[in-house]
Amino acid sequence: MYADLVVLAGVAVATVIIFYVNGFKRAQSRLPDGPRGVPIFGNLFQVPPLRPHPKFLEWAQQYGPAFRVIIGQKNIIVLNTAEAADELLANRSKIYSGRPAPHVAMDIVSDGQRMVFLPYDREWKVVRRSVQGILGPSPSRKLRTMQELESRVTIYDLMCHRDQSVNEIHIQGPNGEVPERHWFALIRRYTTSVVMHLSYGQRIHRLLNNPDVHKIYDVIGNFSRVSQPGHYLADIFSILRMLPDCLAPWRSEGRKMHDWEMQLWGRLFSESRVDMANGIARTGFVHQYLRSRAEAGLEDLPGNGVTTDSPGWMHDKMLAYTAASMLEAGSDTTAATIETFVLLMLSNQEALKRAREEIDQVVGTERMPTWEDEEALPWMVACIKETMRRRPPTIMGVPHRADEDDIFGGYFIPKGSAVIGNIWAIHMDPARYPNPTAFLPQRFYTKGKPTRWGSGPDSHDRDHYAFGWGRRFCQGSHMAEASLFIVLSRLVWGIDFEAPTDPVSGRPILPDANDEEGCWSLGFISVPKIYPVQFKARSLKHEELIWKAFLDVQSEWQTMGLAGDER
Ligand code: HEM
Repeated sequence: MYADLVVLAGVAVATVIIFYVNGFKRAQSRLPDGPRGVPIFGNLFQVPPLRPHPKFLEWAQQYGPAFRVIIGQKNIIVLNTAEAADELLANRSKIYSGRPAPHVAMDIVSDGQRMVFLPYDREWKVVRRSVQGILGPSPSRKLRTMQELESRVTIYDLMCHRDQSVNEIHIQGPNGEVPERHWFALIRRYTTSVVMHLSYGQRIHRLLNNPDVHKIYDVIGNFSRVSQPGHYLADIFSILRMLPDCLAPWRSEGRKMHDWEMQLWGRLFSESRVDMANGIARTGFVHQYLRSRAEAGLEDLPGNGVTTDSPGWMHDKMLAYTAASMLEAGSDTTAATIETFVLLMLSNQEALKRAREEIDQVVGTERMPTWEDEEALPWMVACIKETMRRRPPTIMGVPHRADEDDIFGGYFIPKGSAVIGNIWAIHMDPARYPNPTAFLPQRFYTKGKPTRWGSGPDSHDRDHYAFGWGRRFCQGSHMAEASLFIVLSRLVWGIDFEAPTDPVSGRPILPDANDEEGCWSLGFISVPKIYPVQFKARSLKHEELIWKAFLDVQSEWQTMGLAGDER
């Protein structure tokens, strides 16, 4: 009894001390400095919502490792060095793994089901665990069969495309829409087909008149617009959410967008359910999940969220949105990286020449590169890494959220703040990457040694930050790296790609990667604007091999019960 009292008193004293010490520290600390804003709206009007990174880089250079901006009532802490971002988002990931979800985009447009904006809670853990079962380091190797076959189709498509993108006039849509006959569309077909097969066991087999591909990119474009901070005042001022429908136009607009999205995500999901009911076996995440769920006695599970039992199962809408999240997260990001690689290699002919020489020496002309060649192609891998460092597709990452009050470097970070790992500022930091605007694959290259990807969430083993941090680290990184390697090594191996030449100056016509507005589209994902390139097989031998690989793949599709390519 006496001993219990002593322990209790000890705990009480310790609690009081911790309370006072923390309170004292908090009182000593202040929020990070940042640009002065205006009353009520804070810094809202100083940040272009669809191209925030140049302004954030400027502020990073002015304020150092961390600065604060305020949008309405919301605190945003921006971390600008690898050390600051690693410390908070990776080492303290227990606190920093939530998301500051935009109200309209998440609660209304996504009906609270989009994985990328789920808070750090049990629901997210159930979803993340299920996805890990197909995208984790070991299960993602099974996806390589499809990546290998689809990459043969893409190389064939590029070879046949020749100078179509140079000779025809192509106009990009106002929201980054890509014309179907432009070479960007061939890359989009590849990345979308691979994630469509992953989610629903189907391919994108047509190049032209392909409504699903258009709709997926329209949904991605729309979502990235409506989720930008400040897009809706109701995101910034929560009090507005109490207004009745007649005074809250964003609500009906958001509901309409939800219905419009569900015409795609709901239809794909229903088709899977119908096939299952008819006993048609399909591969793909959704079908496999529905089968396992039925075996657990939960065949019908309409509605949102996850079940409360252990281990927890996704209801139908959460499942449809999880499949959608993979389609969204995996299509444009990977396509943008491929398109950026071509641009940067054409702008750095020395790097391209060296990649070709390496591939010719290791692979020769009797076969295409495979993943077994990866270790022997360190320059090629370094070029891919440097592409992601020089122009990371999700250029400002996805914001995390501080789920508790915290102190960092003498600064107070209040609970509820959005915390952004400023990937762009980190990649442009000359202390970490000397001469940061130059394309220098040698940063990642050691002669005679394989270049490891080494881009996992471990903060001690990072090459670049394009895949984010900590517990929210991109789940598709293994799949993305495998796609990038197989498509790009085959492209360099088999195809001569060149920019057209200006008849007057004789110089190649290529956008300048340093010209922010001239070269890059607006939006959450940084994609080059369309630019013309001509493609042709490097030799007759390469051409024959590419043709044969394409023809062989058609019989593979038949054996697998998948649609053949329509050209
Ligand atoms: C080059 C390609 C890609 C890039 C640059 C990329 C980048 C990112 C980034 C920056 C995040 C947020 C990380 C954070 O919060 O710190 C993310 C999240 C995510 N990515 Fe990727 N990604 C790529 C490809 C893919 C692919 C192919 C898939 C799957 C098919 C995928 C699935 C996901 C998922 C599911 C999340 C959400 C994780 C969560 O919120 O818990 N990504 N990605």
